[in-house]
Amino acid sequence: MNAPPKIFPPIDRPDATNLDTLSIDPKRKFEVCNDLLDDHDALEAFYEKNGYLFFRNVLDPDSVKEAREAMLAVAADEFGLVEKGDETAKWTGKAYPPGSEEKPCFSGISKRLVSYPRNQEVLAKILGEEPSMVPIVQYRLYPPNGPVTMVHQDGFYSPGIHDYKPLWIPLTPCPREVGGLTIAVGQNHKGYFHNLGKGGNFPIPDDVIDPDSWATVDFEPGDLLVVHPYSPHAGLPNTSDRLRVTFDTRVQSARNPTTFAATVNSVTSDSITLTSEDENVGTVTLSVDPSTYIRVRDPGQKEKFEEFADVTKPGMDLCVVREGDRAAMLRMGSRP
Ligand SMILES: O=C(O)CCC(=O)C(=O)O
Ligand SMILES: [Fe+2]
Repeated sequence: MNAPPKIFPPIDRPDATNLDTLSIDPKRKFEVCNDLLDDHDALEAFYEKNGYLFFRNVLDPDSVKEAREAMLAVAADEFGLVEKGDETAKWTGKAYPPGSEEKPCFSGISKRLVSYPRNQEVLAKILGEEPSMVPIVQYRLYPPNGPVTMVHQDGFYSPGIHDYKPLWIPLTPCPREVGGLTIAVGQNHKGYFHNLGKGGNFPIPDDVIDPDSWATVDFEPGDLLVVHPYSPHAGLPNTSDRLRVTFDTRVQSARNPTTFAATVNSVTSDSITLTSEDENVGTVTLSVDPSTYIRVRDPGQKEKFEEFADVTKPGMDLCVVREGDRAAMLRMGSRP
């Protein structure tokens, strides 16, 4: 469903100039898709054509308030980014340490929001079946002057995850100057733009995405942006005096979750046995091979297949992506 219609040769240009998020000037606005919620075929058609869905004021207001208060409490208590109890999220001047997006202090915030019955209904309509969450969440408390998220396509970093929809959720007002999310509309039909000729995160070249395709909007709490796994997108710079308070996760089929949280029971050199609390998964043994994307100790560090059994320990909490009986990805657990 999310696969592109054609195979595109990968980009391999070691000499290309990288696309800089700060050079993006979104000229377009997202269309509001609320009236597509009751027509799933039309919703899918819009999503595949444009590479996004944008819903105004669809999330349960109580769930959004609860999540906002919880994230602002973390912002005050853990990071000193705002004064305790300041609903306006005015920035104190302290830094948000890089790599804080999955810290245990956020644990449970996204799960509670998603579990509200009204939100479950909305997600079921968006997915077209019973939803469950991919257990990977990034909590973002982004102060003025950085960081900004580089331009990327989510699917590129998630081999093996199929039929999921990435969700981006603002919890405080997020007009342009607070730096929301921008998506290159209709640029989800050309495969991956990531440049294999560069190391690191494989940054996208600066001449492959239509510069007039970028769109954003003034986001409000209660809004929901659904990104396409093939859509290039990036975080815009925050030039205000407030924090940008958002989180992002993914929704997938509850009946057949390809991505789940599980604890390692045992490993051999080419297999892993794990137990998940999700009863649709239970205890499973999956094969592990040289193309399994192994990043069990640090999500940013790919492990060698030969070292799999040494670095993967019983008791580790992992996020697993399965393709049939094979592990496509084994990632350090996140804190949904
Ligand atoms: O919030 C951001 O800056 C980036 C979010 C993102 O990449 C996503 O939702 O997939
Ligand atoms: Fe993303």
